[in-house]
Amino acid sequence: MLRTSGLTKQFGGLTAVDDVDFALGEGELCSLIGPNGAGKTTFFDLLTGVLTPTAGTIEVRDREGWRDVTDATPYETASLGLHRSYQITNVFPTSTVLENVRVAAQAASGDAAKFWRNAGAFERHVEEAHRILDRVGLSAEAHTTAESLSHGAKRQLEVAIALAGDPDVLLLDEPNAGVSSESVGRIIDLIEDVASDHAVLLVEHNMDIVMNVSDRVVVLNQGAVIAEGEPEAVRNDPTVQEAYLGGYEAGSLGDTESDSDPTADDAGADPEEGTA
Ligand SMILES: Nc1ncnc2c1ncn2[C@@H]1O[C@H](COP(=O)(O)OP(=O)(O)OP(=O)(O)O)[C@@H](O)[C@H]1O
Repeated sequence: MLRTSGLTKQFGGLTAVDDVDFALGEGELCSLIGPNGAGKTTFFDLLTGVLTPTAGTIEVRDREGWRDVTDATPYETASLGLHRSYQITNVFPTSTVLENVRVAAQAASGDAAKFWRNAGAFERHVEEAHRILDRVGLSAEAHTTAESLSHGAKRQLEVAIALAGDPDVLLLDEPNAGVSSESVGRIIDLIEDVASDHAVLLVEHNMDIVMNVSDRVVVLNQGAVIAEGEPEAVRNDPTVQEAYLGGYEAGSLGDTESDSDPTADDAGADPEEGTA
């Protein structure tokens, strides 16, 4: 569904992503892990056209075969079926949950331009939005404004908006960020559900989630892939343990408790987040 070859990104003298060959198969759920500064966000930014690579190629497969998206814009990669849930999204904070998802479904359908000439389109997109909210477990919050959602519900809304784009490949960007440890099970259920009919690439710091949901784990360190394989094998790999212990997150690999944000408050909106 997605592959990179020799993918490299340099910022001045720093190589943030270093010659990465990566492939995501149909129906696969692959997690990308690594210590802080390993290059995970830069890799996601390259895949989604937010950043342009210094070297290497990115290809996605659609019905007609492989397409080179190395220099594609975010809009072009999205229209080829590659969608990303952002840790901080462009959610409209004062709009309702339903409106946010309805607008995303409308934009993805291409109906926006002919919207006023197509009386049935609005109802169709509302129905689609309700179906997606049901799927991610947000039906009860459909008429709540996005800004008043809990942290966990905001992450669910981000996934809902990504689903509204009708993606083939879903890039999940820390879906557990800021979520209380009690809600981890809900996030695991959500990831497993969306992975049942999409290829998923997950960046997630919580090893409990990574070990639970992944078919395969790829480990980045200083921009390069240092290990990949099934979750247990990767967890026990001495090279991986060394990378974590030598990094900023000593002890975090497999220490599932310390991965939850101790300041997470799942009961209310995040006053510091600014947007939903
Ligand atoms: N725009 C930029 N300009 C210069 N350096 C950057 C830029 N973006 C990222 N970097 C550097 O590239 C390296 C990789 O950063 P990146 O954010 O991709 O890592 P990460 O694995 O996502 O980290 P974290 O887990 O902390 O989010 C870091 O050393 C970072 O400081």
